[in-house]
Amino acid sequence: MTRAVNNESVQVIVRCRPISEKEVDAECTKVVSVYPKRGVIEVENPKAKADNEKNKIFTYDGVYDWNSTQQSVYDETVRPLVASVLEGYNGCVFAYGQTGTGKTFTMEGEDDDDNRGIIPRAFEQIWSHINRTTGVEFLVSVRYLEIYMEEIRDLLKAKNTKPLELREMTGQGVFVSHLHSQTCQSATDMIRAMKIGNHNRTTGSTNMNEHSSRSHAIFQISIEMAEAEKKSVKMGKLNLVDLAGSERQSKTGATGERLKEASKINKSLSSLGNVIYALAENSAHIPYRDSKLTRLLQDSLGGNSKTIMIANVGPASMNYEETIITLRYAYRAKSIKNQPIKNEDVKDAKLLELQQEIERLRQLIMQKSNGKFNPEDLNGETDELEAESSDSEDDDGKEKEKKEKEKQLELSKMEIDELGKKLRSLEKQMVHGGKNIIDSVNENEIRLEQQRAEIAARKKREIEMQQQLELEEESCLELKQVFANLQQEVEFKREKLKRLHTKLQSIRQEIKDNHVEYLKERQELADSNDEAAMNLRQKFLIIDNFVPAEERSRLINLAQFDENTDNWLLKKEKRFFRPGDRPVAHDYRRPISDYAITHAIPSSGMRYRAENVLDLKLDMPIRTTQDYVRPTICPQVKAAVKNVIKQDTENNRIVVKLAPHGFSMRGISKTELEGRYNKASRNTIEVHNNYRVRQIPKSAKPVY
Ligand SMILES: Nc1ncnc2c1ncn2[C@@H]1O[C@H](COP(=O)(O)OP(=O)(O)OP(=O)(O)O)[C@@H](O)[C@H]1O
Repeated sequence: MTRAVNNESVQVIVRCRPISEKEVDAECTKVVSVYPKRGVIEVENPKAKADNEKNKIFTYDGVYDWNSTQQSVYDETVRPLVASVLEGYNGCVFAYGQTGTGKTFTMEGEDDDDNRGIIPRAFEQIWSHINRTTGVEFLVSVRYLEIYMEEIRDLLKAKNTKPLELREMTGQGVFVSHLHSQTCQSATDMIRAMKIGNHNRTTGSTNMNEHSSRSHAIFQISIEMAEAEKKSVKMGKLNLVDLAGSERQSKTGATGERLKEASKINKSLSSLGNVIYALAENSAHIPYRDSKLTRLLQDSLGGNSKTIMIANVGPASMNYEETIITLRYAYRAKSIKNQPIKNEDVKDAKLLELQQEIERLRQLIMQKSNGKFNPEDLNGETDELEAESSDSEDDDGKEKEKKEKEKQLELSKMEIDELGKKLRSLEKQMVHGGKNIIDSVNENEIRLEQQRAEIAARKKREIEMQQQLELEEESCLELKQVFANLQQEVEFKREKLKRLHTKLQSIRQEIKDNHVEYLKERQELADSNDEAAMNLRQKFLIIDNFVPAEERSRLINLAQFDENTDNWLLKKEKRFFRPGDRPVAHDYRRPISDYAITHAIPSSGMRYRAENVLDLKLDMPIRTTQDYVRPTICPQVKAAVKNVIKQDTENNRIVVKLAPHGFSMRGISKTELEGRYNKASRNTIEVHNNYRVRQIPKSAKPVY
């Protein structure tokens, strides 16, 4: 399936929507300037602390301002991508940006012809290609899904409310299991599927707008193509993605449970950010597995796909910060490299299966009708079979046999009709390219499309050249300049220095901003890391103290990681019964009722070995170590202790006062003690009337 691999960067386009009435009413200013010819966006900080603070400048593969039309965005950016999909490449277009910046407007658009978005325009391009391509059979199917709170929902099946799971298979990559796939025979079929999906997306949610802002919608188109003379099938897949609003949840003022929920909603988006960051930095590990969205878009980011990211921004001052975040995010995505490969000779193509099944049915019909019917002409009319058979049966004596034959004939007629119906329904799923060539395409239309592609390519080249020119201008300027005198040279150098200084300042500012951003993100990560570590410690504490060692090792043996569900699962334990073992009921070693368990435990304080400790509530101690109060030492005892240990600092000796009455120490007399110490140590031991004196080395510190 693999052919020549060419590295191709993710194409990044920025589109700025018109200022809204709400923003005008709030007296917001326009802080975004768009330069489509140079692919440049300039943003002015409305809260600039210093007058000389430089505007931020970003360069992309293409930029579109508030006057841009849906047609120009499509023709110049998406049309070439869809053309590649029709050649057998994978393609992906995703819209990213803050809520209300025009992602849905760009992707879906509005109902009127001029404002149709990328998705319906892609349908039109696909079908206009199919209708004019002769000698090719197509199988086109669509799927529509949404990811909300890390759960995947099928948007083409309203009743299917159960979240779907992701699966991974070699050769097929990551896919959603049990996701409904609908075959389409026209652009109208696709529009219908899109509308059904959009309807299902919003039903059931209390706040329609809020729901669509917080969920990611992915419309998948798969096109299988089989050329008549070739026995192989090629396949192009197109993912059209409308992402959730990218604003930071901490900024929405959500706290507590609401913030938790919000962070779950945005998990996919922040994972997408991490994946883009890791790809841009050429990291060894790309965290695709962190979320459902990144797993599904794995091919589109750094994999086998041609990808376009459309970053949507608003022009108003009130959104300055979010606009900058989106622009930085988009800028980073520019350095992602993909390796698109044409999917040729696809072995598991549905189209192949379909063709084989159609061929099998045709053969079967021919066999059953003894070659009387050409499956191509079969229209549910099998009377011919009956007429012929009635002519051949005239004999009165063979009445019974005739009836039997008629019955059989009737049966085969029904069977052939049934097969014919099945055949027609299968054939319906496939589309023969070039069918409507006369009605749908004329020379003008083809020429128009070619011209559009040429204009788009020329515009792209122009932007690239303009950017290149600007880069080279700086280095060439010096060479071009003819210096009349030294003064002029100084002037020129000063000018250049000034320009470079401005550039340096803007870069410095950018580095500073990035650093602040980085610190903020690092802090957030550290916080969540601490929380996770604390949770882990807590869990380990519970395991160490409350789960018996054998139970722990049993669980470790049973636990296994399921790649598909991205979760740990417990295998079913095999139980071995030896003869004479008592039967096990309800997982307890001996049958006891729930009543007995609940009532026996608190009174006796006993716990059964078979009880599942993980289900039990933790008995917290009444007192913790923090509640510990040091005992107050009786002043007499304190004084006595002080009296017993005395340091003779001058002589560097410690004087130990023995018990006041007598010199016996555990039954040893004074003389005996004296002798024993003298022998045992090199230190001098003097035992006075009621003092034992032990000389200590000079280096030693006194210990009380
Ligand atoms: N380029 C544009 N030209 C004209 N109107 C636009 C443009 N972009 C967006 N709008 C208008 O701005 C409003 C918000 O756009 P839209 O709903 O597409 O935003 P969104 O980013 O998809 O928001 P959400 O994240 O909530 O889905 C809509 O009324 C839309 O018609």
